[in-house]
Amino acid sequence: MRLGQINRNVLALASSRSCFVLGDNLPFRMLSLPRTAGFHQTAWCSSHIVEDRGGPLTLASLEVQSKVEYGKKEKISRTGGPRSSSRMSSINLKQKVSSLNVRPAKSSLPKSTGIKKTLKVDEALFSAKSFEELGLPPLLVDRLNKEGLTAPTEVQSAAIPIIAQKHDVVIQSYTGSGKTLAYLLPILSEIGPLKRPMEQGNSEKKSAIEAVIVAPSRELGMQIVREVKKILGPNDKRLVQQLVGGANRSRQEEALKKNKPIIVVGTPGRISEISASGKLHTHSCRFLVLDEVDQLLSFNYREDMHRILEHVGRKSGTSSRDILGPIARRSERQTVLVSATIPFSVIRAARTWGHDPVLVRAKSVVPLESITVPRPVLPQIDANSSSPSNSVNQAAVGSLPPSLEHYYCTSKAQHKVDTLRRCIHALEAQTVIAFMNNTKPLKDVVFKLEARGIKATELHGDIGKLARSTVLKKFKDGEFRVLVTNELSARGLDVPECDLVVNLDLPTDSTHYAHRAGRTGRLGRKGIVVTICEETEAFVVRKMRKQLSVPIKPCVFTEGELVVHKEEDVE
Ligand SMILES: Nc1ncnc2c1ncn2[C@@H]1O[C@H](COP(=O)(O)OP(=O)(O)OP(=O)(O)O)[C@@H](O)[C@H]1O
Repeated sequence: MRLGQINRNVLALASSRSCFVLGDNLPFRMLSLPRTAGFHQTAWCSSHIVEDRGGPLTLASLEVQSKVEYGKKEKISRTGGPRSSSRMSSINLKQKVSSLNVRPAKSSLPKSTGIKKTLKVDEALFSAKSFEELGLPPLLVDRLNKEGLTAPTEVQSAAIPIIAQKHDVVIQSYTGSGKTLAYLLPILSEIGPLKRPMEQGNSEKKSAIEAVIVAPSRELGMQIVREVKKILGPNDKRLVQQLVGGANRSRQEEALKKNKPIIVVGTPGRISEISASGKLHTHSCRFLVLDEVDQLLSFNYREDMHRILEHVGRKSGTSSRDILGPIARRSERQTVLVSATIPFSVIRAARTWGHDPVLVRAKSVVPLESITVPRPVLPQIDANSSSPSNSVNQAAVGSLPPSLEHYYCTSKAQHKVDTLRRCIHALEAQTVIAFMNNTKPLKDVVFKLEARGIKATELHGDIGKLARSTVLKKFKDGEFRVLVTNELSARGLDVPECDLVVNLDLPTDSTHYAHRAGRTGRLGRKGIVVTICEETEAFVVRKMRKQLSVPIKPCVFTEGELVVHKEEDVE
């Protein structure tokens, strides 16, 4: 199916699995609640299907065998077969998860283990469409095919035609669902060597920066650069330039001059710094993308973002006091805001633009005008509250892949590393990201894990940019089994083989939980999230569970097995 022009009165977007018909007159809450319910139904449904069919608790679904005990009665043996329950059948689970035409990700197994591990991708994440059907130019489709990318994900199917229709968009879809290509592909259809042939009468513009992509961290910025280079191919990779902080600024300025890139990707500070020095000309820029927009519009980045919004794609300055007020409203630049978690404040800000801004989710497209302050999705959230925490909590709903399984267990602070070790062994996880809140204790955890024979390394902002890149590469290559890190790695980091995320410290709120958890279960793969907290903190996890509307089950790791408690045992 190809999307037609948006009809403001009635907007229908059908996919193979659902159809939403949205009207202008309907308040968003009427639209969003069924949508939310729908999502969670899907999430729960999928979780139940898995439970019914194939033993959701083991990493056997990741083709890594593990021992799991359910409610102290149901066990899965190392061979993956159920001992006593029809709820667990690895055969059925394998039927559900099938492999796709996706470029195989590099193995990230610890070299020493020698176990072959493949995380399979859930076919249901993809709709039936091909990239051709979405109207992408043939050269671009060829390049995608060469990279092994043959079918768009749902959010790509939804976003590509909408961006091609020149709407400003807010893209919200859960972690690991392919949001990066959802905005990159329509941009590369319009600019650069793979773009669609020019219509008659349209003359070629002289080379200039045509797209600016902003990301909150150096790591995420570099990841986006790699994605653009991959699509452009080796001959044209100079057409994208990174402008991330921590890298040599004069080299970046020289590269801008010499290579004449058409796309720049960077962090707010560095982009605004080079722009202020007069060495980055973005006035005729056609696209501005803010990836992880909710973070970029936080107070920390306010001044840099103000400059970027004021200058990118603006031929003349307009004074304004508001960061996303009239300065962001302009006639030519198309603005794309992206995150798994979109608080209402972003929607409100984005509404001030022109170009009929719309909210794009995997299965729905909603004009921003029709969105009203959300009513509480959950009973404990105050409907009338416009407090940031309310907005933040609302934002996290629907941000998690349905394929994730969530558990929590309690442990004394001094025994957390031991619990982590038991957790890794019980689940036989091979590629683990463990989150903490502070930088200092990371080294200690690495030391303790290594002492227990688990190869681990630390990643945080204080280790220098080169070391950060090296650590990340080694972790992706499987040289380390556990990456112990802080919030730096919570957003955007794409390690497809990550099969387990562990919270050694509680995340600040449900939005932070969602981004951390989203480092596993990428692109429909199976993934497990375990929060190890102290007894007195367990109520916080239960609160987040309600806010996120996902089952986070209490468990213990004992005798090499994951034992899931029934809720009444702990409450
Ligand atoms: N159509 C596709 N076919 C196969 N792989 C894809 C496709 N689209 C994206 N991917 C891969 O899926 C992974 C996740 O994509 P991406 O990082 O864009 O997710 P995301 O939604 O931005 O996640 P997050 O919210 O965590 O940043 C990446 O490895 C990407 O290369």
